Amino acid sequence: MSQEIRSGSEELSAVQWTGASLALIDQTVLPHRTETMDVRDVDTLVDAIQRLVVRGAPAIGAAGAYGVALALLQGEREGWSADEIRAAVARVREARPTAVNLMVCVDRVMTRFDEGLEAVLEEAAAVQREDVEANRAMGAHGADWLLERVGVERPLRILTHCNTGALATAGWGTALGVIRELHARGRVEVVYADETRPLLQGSRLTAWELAQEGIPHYVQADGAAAGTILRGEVDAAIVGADRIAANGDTANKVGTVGVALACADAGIPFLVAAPTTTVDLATKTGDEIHIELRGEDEVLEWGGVRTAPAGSRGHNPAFDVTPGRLVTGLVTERGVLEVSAGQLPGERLG
Ligand SMILES: CSC[C@H]1O[C@H](OP(=O)(O)O)[C@H](O)[C@@H]1O
Repeated sequence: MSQEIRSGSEELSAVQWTGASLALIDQTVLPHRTETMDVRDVDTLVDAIQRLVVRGAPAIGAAGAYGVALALLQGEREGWSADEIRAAVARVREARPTAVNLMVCVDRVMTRFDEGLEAVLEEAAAVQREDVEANRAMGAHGADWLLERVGVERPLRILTHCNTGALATAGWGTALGVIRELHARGRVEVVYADETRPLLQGSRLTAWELAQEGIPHYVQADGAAAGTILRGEVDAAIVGADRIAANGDTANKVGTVGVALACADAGIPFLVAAPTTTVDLATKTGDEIHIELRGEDEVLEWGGVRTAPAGSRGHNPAFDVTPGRLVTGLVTERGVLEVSAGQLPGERLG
């Protein structure tokens, strides 16, 4: 099903309940095609999460939340027992291992499971609504912090990695939400968007969102990020997160830790923007975070064309872990924690 996708402001939402199905913006075909996928069963939803049709920690959390409703409706159609429905929900919950939002949001909606479909839908809608509210609050906190610390003389030059916009959330965005807030205040000179190999979330999705908003930007190779930072061309970097440990270690798209190391060496802020639903206090350090290893072909080919020699293997971790000591600030809807200065999530958000 293809429909006009509104973009800009928070109307854009990667995940939309239609009343009987889940409409997902198909992020695998952006920016060249804007299409939505109408999902009516659990296996299609699991596949959509695993192929990154829907992606981004809060967005897959919202999709997982509505996945409970899909399992109930499919169970009704196919005569499943309650245990069979619960097993289907578990498949959604386990569709990708790193972003804690998926587990947190499914578990939250499952607390209403015995009350039936309406209660499940009510809770899933609350998950989606609260994520947008959190993102807007995060945008303001992050913009305030950056303008107080960095942007007093002139608009800012910001670097970001992967996609953390409305496409990655229930609306508005996390790190890109901060950038949008800064832009709304007239305080963005330029954004450097890392292309984010191998799936190019930066060049395909972040650039699309920035263009829709009229925010000046460059797309750059991931390998350019450190040099851009060390040459003094960036005032701050801000990225998203998929899981934040109690000590502030943060799992995010592969390539993030290199950005953080360059920021530390250059002495500029490295910010992580994420809702508290991404903070996993049960995970004590980043060593405990399960990093998703994706298929070798994603790094060995592009657009179906093999780029590496026939005998080459592909090493494809989807995320890396940035130590909390490199995180200048963790921006959440509750404010900014200066992690590298000792303000740890486990102590401040517990
Ligand atoms: C707003 S969370 C976005 C977060 O999720 C992305 O991963 P993926 O595209 O594989 O879902 C990336 O780590 C982003 O920072």
